[in-house]
Amino acid sequence: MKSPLAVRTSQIQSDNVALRPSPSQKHLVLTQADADTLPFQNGDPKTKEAVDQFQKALVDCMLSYKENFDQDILKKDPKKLIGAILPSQLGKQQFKLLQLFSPEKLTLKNERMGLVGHSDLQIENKQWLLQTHETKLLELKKMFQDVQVNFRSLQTQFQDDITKLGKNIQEISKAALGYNQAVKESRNLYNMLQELRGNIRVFCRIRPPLHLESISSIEHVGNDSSVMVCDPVKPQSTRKIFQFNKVFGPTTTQDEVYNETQPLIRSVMDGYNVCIFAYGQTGSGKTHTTCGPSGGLLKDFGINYMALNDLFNISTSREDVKYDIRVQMVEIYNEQVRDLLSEDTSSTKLDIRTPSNNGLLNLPHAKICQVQSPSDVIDLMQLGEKHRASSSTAMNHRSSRSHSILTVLVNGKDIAGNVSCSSLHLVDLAGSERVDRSEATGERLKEAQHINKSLSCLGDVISALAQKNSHIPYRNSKLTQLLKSSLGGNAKTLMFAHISPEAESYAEILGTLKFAQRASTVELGTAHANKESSEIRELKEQVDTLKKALASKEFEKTSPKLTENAIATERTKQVLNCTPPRSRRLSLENACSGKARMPERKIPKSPISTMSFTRDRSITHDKECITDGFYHAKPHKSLIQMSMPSTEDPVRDEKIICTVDTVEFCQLPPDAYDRLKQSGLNIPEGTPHRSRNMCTEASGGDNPSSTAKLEKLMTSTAAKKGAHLRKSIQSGIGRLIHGTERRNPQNSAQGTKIMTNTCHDIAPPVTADIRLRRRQSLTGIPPTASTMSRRSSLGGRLDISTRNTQTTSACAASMHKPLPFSWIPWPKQGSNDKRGVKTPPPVNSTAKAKRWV
Ligand SMILES: Nc1ncnc2c1ncn2[C@@H]1O[C@H](COP(=O)(O)OP(=O)(O)OP(=O)(O)O)[C@@H](O)[C@H]1O
Repeated sequence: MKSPLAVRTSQIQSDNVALRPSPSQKHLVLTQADADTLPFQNGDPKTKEAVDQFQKALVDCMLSYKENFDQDILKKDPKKLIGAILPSQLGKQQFKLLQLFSPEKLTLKNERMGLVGHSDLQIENKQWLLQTHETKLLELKKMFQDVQVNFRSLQTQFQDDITKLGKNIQEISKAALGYNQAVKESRNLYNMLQELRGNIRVFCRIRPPLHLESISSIEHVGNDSSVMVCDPVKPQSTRKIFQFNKVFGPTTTQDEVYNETQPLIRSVMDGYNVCIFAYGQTGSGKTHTTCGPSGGLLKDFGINYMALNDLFNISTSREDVKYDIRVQMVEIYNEQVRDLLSEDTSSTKLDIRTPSNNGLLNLPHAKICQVQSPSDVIDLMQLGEKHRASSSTAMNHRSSRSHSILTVLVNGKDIAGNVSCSSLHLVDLAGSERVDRSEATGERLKEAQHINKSLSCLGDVISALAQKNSHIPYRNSKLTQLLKSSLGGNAKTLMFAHISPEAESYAEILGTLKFAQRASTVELGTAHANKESSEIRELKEQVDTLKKALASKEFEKTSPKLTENAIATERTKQVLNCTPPRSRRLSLENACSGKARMPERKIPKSPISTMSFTRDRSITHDKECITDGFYHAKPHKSLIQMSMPSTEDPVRDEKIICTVDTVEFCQLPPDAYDRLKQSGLNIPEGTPHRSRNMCTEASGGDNPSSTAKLEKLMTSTAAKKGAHLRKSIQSGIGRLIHGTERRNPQNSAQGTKIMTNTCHDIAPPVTADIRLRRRQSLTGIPPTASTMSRRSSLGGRLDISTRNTQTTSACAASMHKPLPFSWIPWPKQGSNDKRGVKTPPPVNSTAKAKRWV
């Protein structure tokens, strides 16, 4: 290297290595001079770095200026060299140097280096440092000012941003509020719509896979409450999407499920009847949802317990209402209803009765336990679960072998006297199972068959309801009989459709989902609360009392006329005796069809003639006569049947049967019809009097008890408020034949009651015909000639087309004598008179009837 600096550097290095510096080199060897004192020697890496950089800068500088340096300068006075290059080369490093070589250090250094006395150098250094400091200070000041300006502008900007952000947040929150409100409103509207339509709500719950490695059939669970399934065995097959009111994925907790169910359960406290039932294949998690994981309520409670707990919470929070909560728990095991709260379950087989008490209870003999707290509920549920039939199958180690129904009855009364009564049915159905998969044999097989049969009946009912069939086959199983009020009444109904995700259950998954989807289309009609205000109750009682009073007063007024009327009865009787029976009977038939034409003969005008009281043939044959418009008949336990041949409204062409113990026809006053009407019998105004037929099997002679009996008739009919006067004989008999049931359980219940009462004393001979016709319709074998001849001899010949418009009186007559074949109500062609599974429709009924006739 030609550069003297290089030479010097190498010298310095070699000297450092040799540790034998010559006196002439002593001033230059800064490193050596500072060896003891320099901070980096003490292990400060920053200082070391700064010194290194300084050395490097020095060397660089020397190298860059090497051409201009006089080589002698270096030899003569190396200090000058450093003094010359330092100010120009400090540049970037000066700051570090300043830190490293503070004035004190520099002085100290100079002293050490034997530079003391070199005052000019010191001054120079100090001046330089001062200048540097000043420059720095100025720079810093400028920087500070800049920073201040920047800071202020940033501050302003920040404030602007904050204001803007605030505004945005306000807008967003407004929008969010609006959105939430819109969502809430739409949900409310949707719920209202659902409520108005009374749809069965359906929630679907997917059980987590029991084995992690198993392939799932559930492809996707959407946020829009939809579930997509695919057959894993055939991945190319089309995906199927089902949508429900809610779909719970495998990770959903019991609480989440209950939160969605809670509003429905809470409405029980407002007087609504609610039914929640869990449906699904065996092992799909029904018991898990309803009772909890172990079925024994030990942990992770099911919705049954949570519901009851909630009911208690509400009852304590509503201080102005006093609630009475009672619990009933039954199971349907092998088509037998058993009480689960009774200690001896095997001996307590229960009968299902027509719902009484507002349709809430149809197992009157089942044990009902009053519960005061959730702990009472736990005790009862544990008892019920203990008694419930369950056993191990290949599909589920703790499979429920029965349908369990937990019924909670809630009666509330507030301080104003308003009362409400409602029921909550929590149903855990037994799971449908394929016996080949569940490997059921013996008793298990029998159970499985019963379970599958009752579930299939439930499916039939759901289908019939979904299709709005006129006939709903509730009677086909105990399960549907018990669920009747929930499926077809005024209840709010929720169904949990459970599915197992495993690939091998794909067929069952599809079955369950399809069933659930069909159930979701069932419209039950608006659910209404079973509430009655105290005023309404009082008013109802008042109306009843007034009606009774009015009826008795009216009767008192008319009783003096009875003697007078007796003469009129006698006269009418005589006239009737002269009339050929056949034509009279036909006239009755016509009257019922709304085209009433009295026979072309003059009957003495009597008050009774306006009522068209009519007797049937059997009465006529008794040689009883009508004088003065009244029959004189033998005392006889009888029926009074009033018909309303409604020509305008065929639907209202219903049976009207007032069941009264005994009424002597002869004692009915001429204005009895009007009074009956006033007293509550709802008789169409437009119907001519002569077409209204009152038929009675009357008794003769004046009977002193008749007044009381008539009063009884008046009061009983008034008390019944004419509620049952809208049923015609035809539809009644039709129902008797077809077993048709209406959706309104009260109607059907009443209908049954009436028929039972009616047939109590005299079994209607029509039963034989019905039985024969049923048998014929089932077997397809036409009746024998003898039967046919007997039948045709009993009744006259009548056109088939007129069968559905028979008079009530004709039907009423049929209750007392064998009904002519042609009088049996015949389903109209093309009518949608659907029959149940147990009563299939007759094949070619019209043709056969013609043949028979
Ligand atoms: N959501 C769930 N989370 C965790 N485990 C579940 C869930 N659902 C069901 N299981 C488990 O699956 C098994 C079967 O469930 P469960 O007994 O409730 O079925 P099931 O539908 O009532 O059957 P069955 O009709 O045969 O009585 C139980 O071991 C249960 O703990």
